[in-house]
Formats: sequence, structure tokens, C-alpha cells
Amino acid sequence: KKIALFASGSGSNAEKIADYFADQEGVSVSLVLTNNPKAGVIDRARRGFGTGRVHAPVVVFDRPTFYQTNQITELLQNQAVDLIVLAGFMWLVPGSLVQAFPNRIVNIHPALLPKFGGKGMYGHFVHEAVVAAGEPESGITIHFVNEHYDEGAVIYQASCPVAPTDTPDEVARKVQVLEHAHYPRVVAEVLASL
Ligand SMILES: N[C@@H]1O[C@H](COP(=O)(O)O)[C@@H](O)[C@H]1O
Repeated sequence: KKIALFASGSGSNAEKIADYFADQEGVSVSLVLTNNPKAGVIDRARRGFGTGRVHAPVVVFDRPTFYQTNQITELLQNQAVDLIVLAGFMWLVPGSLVQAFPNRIVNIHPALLPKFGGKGMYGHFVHEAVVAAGEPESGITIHFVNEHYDEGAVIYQASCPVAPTDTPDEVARKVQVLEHAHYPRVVAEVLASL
């Protein structure tokens, strides 16, 4: 089975996923794709991720290529990718790609959807909103991707307590622990179900 990893930023989740499958028979990371030429994920991929043994081509694309051509969808189809994994990818996935990979695109959101999701709700903004709302807990949501931000069917959620004194940074740290602990395993379960 083949995975393609999409990331726009640091790529810590992409690295955890690549490392998780580094020694797994029958599962490989065939492509790393980013919309950001300065994304930290590029260096991680070039180093072979955490294990230094997962070497996948890195593709950097721009907005016209993603939204006005079919190049990315065709590349993924030509590589016979089984599952597309969004790991901190910030752009909305075009309908053509969603239709080409039905129930084969997953995303992780750093909050307990349906709360604190949607356009503009990403990265630190989410944790600031959770703290500002005085939420007693936060967490992660892993979901299938459809044509709307953060609205696809939920696959898995895990939560963590938020103390009244927690800062957005502290919430971000707690949530990242959940992301790294659960996303690789849930990706493996979705892959096994395909
Ligand atoms: N969608 C969100 O974007 C962030 C990406 O972090 P990283 O994987 O680039 O470190 C994570 O918090 C993820 O939930």
C-alpha cells in the first residue's frame, strides 16, 4: 500500500507517520507534497525523516497547479497512491481530487470538531480560540476529507484536559502529544481497511 503525505509547515506529524511505517512490510511513503517551498517538511524528507531510511520524492506545487490543472491528481493516480494523508496541509482540497480519491484522503485537526473548525481555524488560532472560550478540554480529530474544511466524516478523536491557567502554547503542546501518539496508528487502520 502506498501513502502520499501533504504538509505545509514543519512536518512533525509527517515525520511520525513516515517513521511509523519505516519498518512495516507492504506500506511505503511514495510522495511528499507541499504548497510551501520553505516548509520544514522538505528538509525532514530530504534527511529520510526520523529514521533516515524513508526516501520519497518531494513535490512543491503552487496555487494555479493545484486548482487550475489536474497535475497533482494525475501524479497521485500514476503513482497508484492508496491513501492521501494531510499532515498540517493548509489549503482546501479541490473537488476533482476529492472525487478521484473517495474516502481515501484523511486529515488531522488540532481540536475536537465540530467545534473550532472551518476556514481560518488552523494552527495557533485554534488553541487561542479554545483558551479564549474557556473550554475544559481540547484534543484531536482525524477525519475523511471532503470539499469543505474540517467537515468530512470523523474517524477518530482523542481529548486532553485544558486547565483554566493553560496558555495556547501549553494547549498546543498537549494536543501535539496526542497527534504524534495517534495519527500514525489511525492511518494504519484506515490503510488496512482499504
Ligand atoms: N492540521 C494541524 O497542523 C499542525 C501541523 O503540525 P506539523 O505536523 O507541521 O508539525 C498540526 O497541529 C495539525 O493538527
